[in-house]
Amino acid sequence: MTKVIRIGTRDSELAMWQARFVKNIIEHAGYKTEVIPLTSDGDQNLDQPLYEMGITGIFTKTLDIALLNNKIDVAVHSMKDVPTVLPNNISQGAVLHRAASTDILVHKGVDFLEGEGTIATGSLRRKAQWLNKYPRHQVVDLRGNVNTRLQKLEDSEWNGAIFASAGLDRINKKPDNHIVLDWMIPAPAQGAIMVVHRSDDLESQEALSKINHRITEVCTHVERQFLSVLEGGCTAPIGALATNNGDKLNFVGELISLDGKRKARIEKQFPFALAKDAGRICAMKILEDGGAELMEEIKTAMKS
Ligand SMILES: NCc1[nH]cc(CCC(=O)O)c1CC(=O)O
Repeated sequence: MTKVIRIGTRDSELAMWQARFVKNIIEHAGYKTEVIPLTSDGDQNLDQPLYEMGITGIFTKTLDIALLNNKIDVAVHSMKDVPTVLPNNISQGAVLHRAASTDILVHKGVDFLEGEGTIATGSLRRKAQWLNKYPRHQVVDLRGNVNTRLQKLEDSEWNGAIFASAGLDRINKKPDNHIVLDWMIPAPAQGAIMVVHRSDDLESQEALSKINHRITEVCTHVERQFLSVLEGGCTAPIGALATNNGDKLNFVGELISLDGKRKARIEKQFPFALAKDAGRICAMKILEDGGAELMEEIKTAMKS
């Protein structure tokens, strides 16, 4: 008899939804599973912007520890929250078919867009891209899980706040009053769910290999490789999206100054079969084309 696979998750509504989703798919592949919710430090630590805490894996730390202590067998993460370098003895086992990768603006009316207004987000990437497109707007900080952020928006005077479309879809809380920000380049791996396991746990590894979605795995690999070459340990505003189109892979990546005033962008197509190094190639190209100076500027601005 095979063991029951213990699926570890954070206990936010979104994380629980994702864990149950993974549970269903693994059980469909013929395994027994159990969901184990764990309280996460990430959601509790709200008195400082995430990017100022300088911590890698703030959302993943609790599950990493539980996995390495053999309290759980696999851990389910929003892939965009997973640092590009995994901890020792933890391996990527599966990436699920990606849902929407887009960002959306939940708003109280869109008349402000062409004039002045205030929107809220805790993400440097969203802030920088927003200010680049709407230089007359103010962007204020907003943190907390998806439910908290929706509530804070409602209780505020802000015109809107930015969310990942997939997150609101999953917990069935996407308000009618939203617009899709199709011009905004998402965070690397946004909308994708990653499942990790202890590297030496071959049984879990095999189970996860059966639920992996190859195209999403390849696209998110390209996006995360682009990020890892550029960021060099700092949480800079970087957007990246790879999409599959027949035997091609389309990539768009962007690096943008904190105030939104300067950006470096790359758009490039690769044969899908050559995706392995595509992220690195695009990162090197953007660095050559003025991205290196911009990256220095961003790093300096983040220190001050
Ligand atoms: N940083 C928090 C986070 N991590 C994953 C999602 C949503 C789901 C996803 O992007 O895969 C969210 C919420 C948001 O960005 O609005």
